[in-house]
Parts: sequence; structure tokens; C-alpha cells
Amino acid sequence: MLGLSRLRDSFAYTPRTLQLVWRSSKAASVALGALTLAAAALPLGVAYVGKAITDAVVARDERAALVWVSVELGLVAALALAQRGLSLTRQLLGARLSIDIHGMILEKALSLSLVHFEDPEFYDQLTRARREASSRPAAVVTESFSLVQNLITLAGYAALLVGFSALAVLALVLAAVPATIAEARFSGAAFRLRNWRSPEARRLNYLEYVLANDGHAKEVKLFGLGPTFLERYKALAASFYREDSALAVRRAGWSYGLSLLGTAAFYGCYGAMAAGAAAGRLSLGEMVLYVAAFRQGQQAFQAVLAGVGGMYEHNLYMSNLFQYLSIPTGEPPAPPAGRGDAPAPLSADGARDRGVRFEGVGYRYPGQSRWALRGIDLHIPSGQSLALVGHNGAGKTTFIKLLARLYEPTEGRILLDGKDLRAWEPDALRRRIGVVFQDFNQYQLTLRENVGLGSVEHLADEPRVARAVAEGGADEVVTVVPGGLDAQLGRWFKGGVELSGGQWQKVALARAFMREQADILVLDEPTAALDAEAEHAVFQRFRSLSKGRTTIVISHRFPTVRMADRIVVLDGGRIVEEGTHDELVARGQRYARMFALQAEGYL
Ligand SMILES: Nc1ncnc2c1ncn2[C@@H]1O[C@H](COP(=O)(O)OP(=O)(O)OP(=O)(O)O)[C@@H](O)[C@H]1O
Repeated sequence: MLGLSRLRDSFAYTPRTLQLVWRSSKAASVALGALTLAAAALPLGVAYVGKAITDAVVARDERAALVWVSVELGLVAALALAQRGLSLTRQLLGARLSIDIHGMILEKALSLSLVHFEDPEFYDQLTRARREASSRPAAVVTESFSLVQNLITLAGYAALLVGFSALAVLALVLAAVPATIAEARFSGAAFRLRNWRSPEARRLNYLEYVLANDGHAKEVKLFGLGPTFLERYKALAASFYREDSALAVRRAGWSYGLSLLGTAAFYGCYGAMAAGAAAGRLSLGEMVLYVAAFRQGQQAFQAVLAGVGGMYEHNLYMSNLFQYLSIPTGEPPAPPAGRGDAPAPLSADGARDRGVRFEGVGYRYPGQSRWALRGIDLHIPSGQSLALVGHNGAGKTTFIKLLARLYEPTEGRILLDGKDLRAWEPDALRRRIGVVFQDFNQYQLTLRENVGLGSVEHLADEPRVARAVAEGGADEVVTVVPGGLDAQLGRWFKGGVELSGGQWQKVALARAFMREQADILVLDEPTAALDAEAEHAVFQRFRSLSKGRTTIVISHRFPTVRMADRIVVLDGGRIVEEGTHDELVARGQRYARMFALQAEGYL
């Protein structure tokens, strides 16, 4: 049974959706309302005029017949205009809404933290929201307005039909109910099917991406992965097809079977009307009117019930969008007092506590039982250069991500200039820290933009871009690339120039140097593609340019590491040693062993 709760669910998100629509375009919303009313009322007029024409013909009143025919012509023309207008308004409103909602989805994505992006469930939610929600709001609008339109038309036909028999109205209503219930059930099933398999749908997208994307093409070809991935893609797509087609076939079968009920009801009433007219109980015009009223009333009623079913389906999809939009952003709470760039408070010893301080910091990735970092107590005084070393997976990148506030510590706290990172105003904090990660971005933009994006507000500041290029060691790239700073980089767009790995790294370093006001610079192995000599040169320049700034460098190369004022060795998420290169070598423990191995050429 299409119970009341199902009916209520069908409209649960309608008010919010209509609000979205209203905000998108008030003029189009009003036009839609007005045209809907016109499109609802005009068919009733046409049906009534049909009766008047028949009666005029039967009465052999030639003039009246011609007048009524021209009235009908006017009404039909007006109806066509209203319907065209409706479809145009829907189309324009749909396009507008799609842009606005995509914008909202992306804005929301920007406000979420890195943890969300690393969470597969979030991805499913994002995929679901993006997949259909941008077209659904337009459908909700269309559907709700058509519902109103059909209800008005239906009420009009029912009022006409009561003149013949109240039983006919009842037959009209009852015959359409089973088909509608079936329809609503099938749309619910289709929705659940899609939601349930959204992780699989993401896998399908992923396989498609790997097979048809420039970044993967090399390995896919060399390892001969194409047929394997294609096979998996086809198998997954085939299983989707099987599920979808089974549902579609069942849906079609039930719809046809149940629609026969409506046909039977119509012919039953048609028979009664024809008999009535033959026996002289109805005029010919009345018979024409009632038959039209029943047939079109039946269509309007089916449309109303299908509309309710449709609304149910759209609302299920809209719930995806609203759920996604209501994910808590994970942005920091407002600073408790003062602004984030306020001077540092006095520390216990009375000096201003300049620099970075980790106090009992631990971090566990969501859903993981193992701590990626634990018990980190460390003070990095302002202006110090620090190197982080440790085996793969020791927790070095996690340390940097915590410092950059990409994650919140699971326990403990991190202070910058004596103030908890959570109390810093995000923009002020961002201005203080410049980071180049090992997997930095290669923007498919111009070389100038690739550098300038390091400080977006200075994108057009030529001298600053030139300084950053020189400091990052990217001047060589500017000279060799045709078009220099204006060259389009990457292969995605026409005329793009692809850089070598090392050249991209120089561009990424230059980008970091755009942050002239940042006093904490972090390099997380961004030089892995450079040869040892080039890396050494980069770090020497980096050090001399970073005088007075706090620098944190992650590297597996000891000539680079030993340049730092202080070295911290991480192992299994804990600090196991710290000191200068000479101190650590003299201690003869883990660092010394790693150093000796590399010196012998084993590491
Ligand atoms: N997004 C993540 N989700 C879950 N676990 C993660 C995530 N990123 C890293 N880890 C885990 O946290 C631990 C520390 O990783 P981290 O990337 O900090 O190591 P690292 O020292 O930088 O390693 P490498 O030298 O290989 O870059 C590892 O065990 C890793 O498996």
C-alpha cells in the first residue's frame, strides 16, 4: 500500500528543494507557476467547447458551431503556447539549477578536511550527490508543478463527470491505484539498488579512469594491464546491466498488467455512456464531453499518482544531496580569544614562545587501530632548520600534515608561537606555513600560474613570480620551455608542454617560494626526482634563502639531512633519536647505522 508515511516521505525534501529553486531564479519560478495554472485550466475549456460544438452541430446551428470551433482554435493555440513556455522555463531553470548545485557541491568539498577526502564513504557520498542531484532538483520542480497542474485538471474533469455519475469518478480513481503503487515500489527499488552499489560504481569509474588517462597509460602498456583491467571493467558493467535489466523487465510487466485495469474501467464507463446516449438519457454533446472527461481525467489522475511516485524517487535522491551538504565541515572552531596573528603569549620562562611546539602529540588515522604518531614532544625554535628522517611509514609525512593543520591531533596539542593551532585563524596560519609535498600538484595551467599559485593573491605580481622562479631554481625551466612563463604545461590541453619529473619539482619549489611571508617552510621529499647533486644544490640554496625562517626537511639523503641544525629520527611513529649530525653519528645508534649504510652505498 502506498501508505501515508511513504506519501509523507515523498515530499520530505520538497520544501528545501523548492527553496533552492527559488534562490536560483525567482523570475523563472514565478513564470513556471503562472504557466502551470494556464496549462491546467485550458484543457477543461477545450473539453467544454467540444461539447458545445457537438450540441451546435446536432441543433444544426451553423453559426454557433463555427464560433465554437474558432474558440477552440484560440484555446488550443493558447494551450500550445503555455506548454512551450513551460518546457522552455523548465529547461532554463534546470540548467541554472544544475550550475548552482554543482557550485554548492564543490564549495562544500572545499570546506571539508583532508580526512574526508581519504575516507571511501565520503567519496561514495560525493559521487552519489554529484551523480544525479544536479538534475533532480529541476525534476522536483517540474514534477511538483505538474502535480498541481494535473490536480487542477483532474478536479475540473471530476466536477464535469459527476454530472454523469459519481460512480464513474470512483471507477476512474480506483482503477489507477494499483499501477501507481507498483510504480512507487519499483522506483524505491531502483534507488536502493543504485545506492547499495555505489562503492562498485566507484570501482567502475576507477577502472575507466586507469584505462583512459595519460598518467596511467605508460604502466598500463608496459605491464600489459589493459586486457586485465578491461576484463574487470566489462564484468562489473555486465553485472550492473543484469541487475538493471531484471528490474526494468519486472517493472514493465507489472506496469502493463495493472494498466489494463484502467482500460477496463474506461470501456465500462464508455459502454454506459454510449448506452445512455442511445437511449436518449444523454445528448450527443454530453456523451462526447463525458467520454473526453473520463479519458482525460484518467490520464490526469494517472499523472498525479505517477507524479507522487516520481516525487518519492526524486526525494530519495535529494536526500543524498542534503546529507552530503550537511556533513560537518571539520573546520576549526572560532579562535577562543583574539586574532590568530596576535603576538605570542608569554611562556613559562617569561620569553615569548616563538616557534613550533608539539606536546604529547599522537595521531591515529580514522578507522585504524595503529597510531601513526605517538608521544611526540618537540620544540622547534623559530629560525631552526630541522631534518626528519626515518624508514618508510615512520610517520614523517603525518607529522607535517599535523603541523599544517590538515589533520587534528588525536591526542596532545601543537602550538605555534605559544598558541594552539586550533585557535589560529585558518588564513593567518596558512600564510605562515609553506609546504611542498612529495606528491605536489602538477597544474595543467601556464608555467607562470604554476608558480604564482603559491600565493594566489600575488598571481599577477611579475617581480615576485620572477624571484620565486629564481629561488626555486626554475629559471632553467623557463629558458628551455617554448613560450617561457606563458607556456601551457602538461598534456591535457592543446599546445601543452610536458616537463620532466625534476623540472616539475623545480616549479613546485618555486611555488613554495612565492610565500615570501611564510616563516615556516617545509619540504617533504619534493626533490626525489632530482639527482643527488641537484638535490644538494637545491637544499644549499634553500638554506641560504631560508635564513631566519624555520625549515623542516624530509629527505632520505644524508648529504641533505646533515645540513640541518638538528635531526629528529622517527621510527614506528615515535621519536627515537635527536641531535646534530655529529652527535648522532657519535652516538653510534640507529641514525649512525643508516648513515653508514648509505655511505657504503647500500641505502
Ligand atoms: N591516509 C592514510 N590513512 C591511513 N593510514 C595512513 C594514511 N597515510 C599514512 N598512513 C599510515 O601511517 C603511517 C605513517 O605514514 P607516513 O606517510 O607519515 O610515513 P612516512 O614516514 O612519511 O613514509 P615515507 O617515507 O614512505 O613517505 C604508515 O603506517 C601509513 O600506512
